[in-house]
Amino acid sequence: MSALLAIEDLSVEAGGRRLISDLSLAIGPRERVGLIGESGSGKSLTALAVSGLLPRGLLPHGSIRLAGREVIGAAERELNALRGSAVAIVFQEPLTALDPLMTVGRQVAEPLARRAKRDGAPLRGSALASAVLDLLRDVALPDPARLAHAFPHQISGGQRQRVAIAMALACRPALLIADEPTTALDVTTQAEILQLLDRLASERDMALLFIGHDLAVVASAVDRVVVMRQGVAVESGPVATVLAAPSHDYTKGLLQAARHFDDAIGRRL
Ligand SMILES: Nc1ncnc2c1ncn2[C@@H]1O[C@H](COP(=O)(O)OP(=O)(O)OP(=O)(O)O)[C@@H](O)[C@H]1O
Repeated sequence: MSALLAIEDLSVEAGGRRLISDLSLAIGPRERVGLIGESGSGKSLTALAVSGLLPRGLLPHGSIRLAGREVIGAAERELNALRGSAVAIVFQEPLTALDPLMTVGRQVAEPLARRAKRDGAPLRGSALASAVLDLLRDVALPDPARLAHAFPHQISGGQRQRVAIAMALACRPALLIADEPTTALDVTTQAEILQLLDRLASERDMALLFIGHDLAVVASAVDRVVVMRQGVAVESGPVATVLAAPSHDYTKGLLQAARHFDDAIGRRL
């Protein structure tokens, strides 16, 4: 099976400081992989590097092949095409993705229309409006017709994250990167968003790179995990194996911390 995403010996440097070192990671079509680590371990930078969105001044080395195309060194035009079809990201804070001055419907319509145009079957007028409502329904938003006319500040945090997910899905990515998509939400809403991502990934044959620091949350969403510490992948393997028999002390520490937390709130890992 050829990889949808193949990261090989990725390093990211800023001013001579190495933020990611020699990271290799492959994701096949429809595969679900979790990237775990504490704050500052390099998870978000990995996601940004994969989508060609690293901030200015951060220099990537190595290779990132996405749907067979090299991302590192690619021209902006090529990256835009990849972001429109191969990969989309959902961020921790949905407001990052949403324009506060635009209705939910218009924001979802834009990527839908772009993707349709690229596919040679442009969507306009009532066909576009009905595609927007279908997508809002697909992410289980209540009363899509009313919600399409709302502005981001008029809906809840969980609903905003569903809208951000709808926007990401609008370009029908082969790989969805979810960068701590539930961290800013309450526990019940977290569980609902996880179930939603799980359903959408299955229904749409999408691969998932799920990023998080909470081992219990990540483990429930993926088949395989990669554990990162200070920019280095220290351990990787099937979820069950890593949870049952972590080989690295850092992973053992993460597991222990998660168990203490779960015991405190009555949840079991
Ligand atoms: N624009 C930047 N310039 C310089 N250093 C940066 C920049 N962005 C991130 N870093 C550094 O890179 C390292 C990795 O950051 P990254 O955001 O990938 O961590 P993370 O694991 O996603 O953390 P969190 O869980 O808090 O989001 C950190 O040490 C961070 O300070």
